[in-house]
Amino acid sequence: MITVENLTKRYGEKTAVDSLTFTVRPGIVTGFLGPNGAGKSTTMRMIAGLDVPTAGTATVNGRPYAEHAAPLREVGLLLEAKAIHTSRSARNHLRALAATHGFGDRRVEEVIDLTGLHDVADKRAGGFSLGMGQRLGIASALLGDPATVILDEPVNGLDPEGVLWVRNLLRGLAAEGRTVFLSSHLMSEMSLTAEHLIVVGRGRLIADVSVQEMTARASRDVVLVRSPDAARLGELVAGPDVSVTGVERDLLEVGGVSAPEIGELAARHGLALHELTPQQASLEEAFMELTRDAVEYRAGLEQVAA
Ligand SMILES: Nc1ncnc2c1ncn2[C@@H]1O[C@H](COP(=O)(O)OP(=O)(O)OP(=O)(O)O)[C@@H](O)[C@H]1O
Repeated sequence: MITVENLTKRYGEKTAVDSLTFTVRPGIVTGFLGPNGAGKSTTMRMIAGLDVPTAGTATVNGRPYAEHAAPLREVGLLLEAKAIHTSRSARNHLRALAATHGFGDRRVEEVIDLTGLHDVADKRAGGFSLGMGQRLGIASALLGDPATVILDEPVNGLDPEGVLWVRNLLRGLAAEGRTVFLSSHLMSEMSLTAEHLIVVGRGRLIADVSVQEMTARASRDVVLVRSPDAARLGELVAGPDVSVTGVERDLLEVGGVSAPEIGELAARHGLALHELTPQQASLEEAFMELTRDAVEYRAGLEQVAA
């Protein structure tokens, strides 16, 4: 469990993280979502004890990260994944890390298997592709078999197979009862990986919702109705809380009535229907709507006043 309370970080005039409060529960994947510059990395760095908060607290299983006796066993971190500049092989890199923290070589082999690195484990890690570098970063994070995993943009730069692999791995870790917290600026990716979302914009909490709720919010409750009797159907369906908009001569957009209700109404009056389609805004649209005022730079690089 990660608990963040009134967490704030200021860099001079700039408030990167603004009084954030949320919890990340074990057993599910929680996505940390926000546009570029929203404060995700800064928040994660404070949770991991790499940045000192200006105000507020961040704890992992009840304690600040740095106060855990064996932090690597408690929290696995992948922050700002970069290619590892090392002439060591992946295996030796992991062995060195393991030795520093008192983990055995057997665990090194386990994480190599878990992250699909066996074929390249003896190659120089400095020459790894971005995808292999990400796998090595994840392998390092999992070395201590931690109960909590925090990953900053783990799918950045991965090919579709790599994205799928990370998704399945993280879901598996959560299913084992671990706390899994990962950041992304891609709603579409998060909706497939996470069950719960913490959405931030300009350092502030915008939403703390399940993906399911987010999907429900995205639905616009509008039905497209195509009928040769569109005008008549429009009159029949009209009511105080119903909106009827003519899109084309035979096409209506109806709000406030469900598709089955419209279908049954048409059947009762013997009117033909050629199309009856409930419309849903995409999750990406819902996310953009939610964060519209929080995007730092709009197209054209015009900065929105703070
Ligand atoms: N060391 C620093 N000094 C000054 N400003 C900083 C520093 N680190 C971050 N910031 C600013 O704080 C804000 C939040 O940055 P942060 O990297 O946490 O956002 P993010 O949501 O992770 O964005 P991205 O998706 O682009 O990584 C940004 O405006 C950034 O420019």
